[in-house]
Amino acid sequence: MDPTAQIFLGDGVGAISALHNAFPQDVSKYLLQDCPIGKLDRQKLLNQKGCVVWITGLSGSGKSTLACTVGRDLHSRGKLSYILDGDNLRHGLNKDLGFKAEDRAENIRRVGEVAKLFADAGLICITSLISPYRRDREACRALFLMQIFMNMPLELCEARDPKGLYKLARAGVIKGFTGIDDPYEPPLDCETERWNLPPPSEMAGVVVSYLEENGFLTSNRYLVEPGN
Ligand SMILES: Nc1ncnc2c1ncn2[C@@H]1O[C@H](COP(=O)(O)OS(=O)(=O)O)[C@@H](OP(=O)(O)O)[C@H]1O
Ligand SMILES: Nc1ncnc2c1ncn2[C@@H]1O[C@H](COP(=O)(O)OP(=O)(O)O)[C@@H](O)[C@H]1O
Repeated sequence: MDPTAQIFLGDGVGAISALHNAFPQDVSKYLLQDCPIGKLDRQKLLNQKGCVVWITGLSGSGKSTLACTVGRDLHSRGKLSYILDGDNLRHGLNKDLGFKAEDRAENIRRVGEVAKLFADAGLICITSLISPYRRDREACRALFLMQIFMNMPLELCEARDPKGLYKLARAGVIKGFTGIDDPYEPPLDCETERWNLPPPSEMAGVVVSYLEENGFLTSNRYLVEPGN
């Protein structure tokens, strides 16, 4: 039996016991629990399509502001979204992670997995993480309906410095701060043009229009979705 095959529980006891005989230790890796209510049913209920909008950029570039503005616009149109914000997740799900390269990689991996679940639930999931390394973003790129790069110059982000972190990084109190002594690798393929500092409402308008034009604000149009 192909060890990479995924078997839906309920598909047949015979297949499962054959698999168990072949791979007694890790049989659970190949099993998926099936459920009669699926993504399409949930999307119909919500009259929208689940997807992931991934926002990346330096600290202070406006990721959270854009995520909240998009979330508010969608809410006012009766569409359900949820924001996964790096800062917030680091208080719970990711509180064991720091800012070393391997911790950032694990952060992006976990958030990618959670975003996938939210999209499967039928929600428009908006992530707001620095996600500075191309390799980590690429690992979950197939999931993203949109990748948005907050292409703001470091000088501007540093001048904003709403949390005083750049000042601490320049003083050497915080080590490995993105843009100062840790790299940010800009994405090469985004669904948005280079932003030239438009107000958040204008950027959010572009995002919501993209969702609308691609049929994600309704459930009743056939689409090939990312990740499927
Ligand atoms: N060393 C270092 N480098 C970058 N950022 C730092 C660092 N230390 C703390 N912070 C704060 O953590 C927020 C970024 O968390 P993320 O989970 O988005 O980072 S990452 O994607 O894993 O790189 C980031 O939030 P934002 O300013 O909203 O981007 C900072 O508040
Ligand atoms: N388009 C914008 N124009 C002007 N100021 C902005 C804009 N977007 C965000 N800001 C301001 O910049 C600061 C950083 O924004 P924030 O959304 O917290 O960035 P990030 O989440 O990338 O760290 C905040 O004080 C916010 O009010």
